[in-house]
Amino acid sequence: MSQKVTSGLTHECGVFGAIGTEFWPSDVDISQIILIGLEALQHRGQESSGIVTTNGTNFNIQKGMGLVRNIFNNENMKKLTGSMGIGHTRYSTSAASEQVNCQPFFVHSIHGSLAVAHNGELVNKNGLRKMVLGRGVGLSTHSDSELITQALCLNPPEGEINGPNWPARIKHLMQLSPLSYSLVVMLKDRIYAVRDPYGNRPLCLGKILPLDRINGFSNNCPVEGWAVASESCAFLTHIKYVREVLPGEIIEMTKGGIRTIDVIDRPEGKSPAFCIFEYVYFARPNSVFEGQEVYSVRAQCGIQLAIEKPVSADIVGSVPESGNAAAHGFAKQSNIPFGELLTKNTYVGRSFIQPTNRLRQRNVSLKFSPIGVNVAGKRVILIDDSIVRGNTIGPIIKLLRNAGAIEVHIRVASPPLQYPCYMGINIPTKEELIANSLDLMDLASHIGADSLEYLSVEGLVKAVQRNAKSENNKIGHCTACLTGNYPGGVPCEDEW
Ligand SMILES: O=P(O)(O)OC[C@H]1O[C@H](OP(=O)(O)OP(=O)(O)O)[C@H](O)[C@@H]1O
Ligand SMILES: NC(=O)CC[C@H](N)C(=O)O
Ligand code: SF4
Ligand SMILES: [Mg+2]
Repeated sequence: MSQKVTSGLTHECGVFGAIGTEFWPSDVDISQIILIGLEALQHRGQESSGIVTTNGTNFNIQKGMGLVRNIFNNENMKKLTGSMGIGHTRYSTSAASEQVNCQPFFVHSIHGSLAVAHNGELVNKNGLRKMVLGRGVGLSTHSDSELITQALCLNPPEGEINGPNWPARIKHLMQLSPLSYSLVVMLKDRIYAVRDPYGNRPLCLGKILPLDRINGFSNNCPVEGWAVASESCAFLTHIKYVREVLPGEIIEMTKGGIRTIDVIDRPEGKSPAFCIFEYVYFARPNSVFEGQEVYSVRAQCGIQLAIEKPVSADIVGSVPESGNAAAHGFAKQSNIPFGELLTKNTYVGRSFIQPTNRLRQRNVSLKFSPIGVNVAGKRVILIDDSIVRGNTIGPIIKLLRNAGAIEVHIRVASPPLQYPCYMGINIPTKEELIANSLDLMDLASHIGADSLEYLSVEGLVKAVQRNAKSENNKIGHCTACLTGNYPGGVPCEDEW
């Protein structure tokens, strides 16, 4: 066991849960639904993955290091039987990228077995760790997700008269630690879907429909089961998106259906704080948050960027993938044609979420090649969603110049990243963020750009909140890595 030593802006995890309703054993192929869901959430974590299923008595577990498709095969999938299950795809934040930290975590408690999958990071994990250890619990890793699992095994302060009170345990955890998590917690007969009171990490709910109803969905359509996922892009085949889990909401999913157990409040005066970087970079463009597709928000960021920081050129292109939508928006607003400037090797994964800088740099050089016909002799505007360490943009500018670009203007569809994230995205030190070591002019010349401009914080918030809706009309976003305003205050060194 070791603590995570590398740092840098990477990703988050993906969580998924599914349960068959009415009759158990369920006709729904639960483990396949989870597998497909995890593959669709692969962009949220590439390091390890796992599935736990149960038929109400035995729990079946399969976890491993690597991509989802490399861990699960026909053989081990056959063992993942059961009428419900949860899954996880991990990008490490709080403990090393090792087998021992793979999720879901699974433990036996006095009241039966418990499996937990977690996306996020507890801002007060050190304090909570001391508290849990102080209650006589042994922990086997540095993972804050194991800590959550063990904290759920503790009796709530009010005690339990008639057997375990899992909702009270979950509420107790939420009071002990308000940020940041989306959780799926599975017991032998139910799954709890839990989103932290700030709604910092995404989580949404879907209905599993009969296969013959895929095209003929109506609100009265019979339901074969329920699913929860970090992003709606994980609802493929016959799962219909229903809604987001509300900030602070605890949903209980059983074979009888679903019900909201409680919605836990934020501290007085605090607004919701959904991670704005989900829109900028993390999420798949077809996922829906707050009633809007991520793609449309990214395109709006590009429009806003063209309004704020116009420049004359012959062609607008993007750094694929997350920069694509903003580039289309920028091109449209500035009346300059969009063209592909780079082709991406699709066999190379996301660079930003690699666990070490060496891997991230290797990724970048393998990943992009210029498209000569769109670049040679042109003044190009290149749009990326973000600059973090600067690993990506500099080498790409060199590629474009070598391919004959006569001017390269960089426009970034988010503001400079200047502050660490303590909530599940690996932005740990100010020093690593290139916007903190070089000012705009110096950074432009460092990366070899003719000009470099960013979207403003106000412009980003405007693009995100323009069409955002929520069930309870409360909208609010975390912008801490851009502004230093942390939704739950700045955790002290000892706490984080
Ligand atoms: O400044 P840097 O430290 O290089 O990080 C920023 C880059 O990393 C991300 O891309 P990534 O390759 O992770 O994913 P993508 O293919 O979805 O854009 C992001 O979209 C930027 O391109
Ligand atoms: N990226 C995440 O959400 C990580 C979850 C958890 N903190 C871990 O490191 O496993
Ligand atoms: S600090 Fe940035 S990356 Fe972290 S939760 Fe807030 S907006 Fe997201
Ligand atoms: Mg990128």
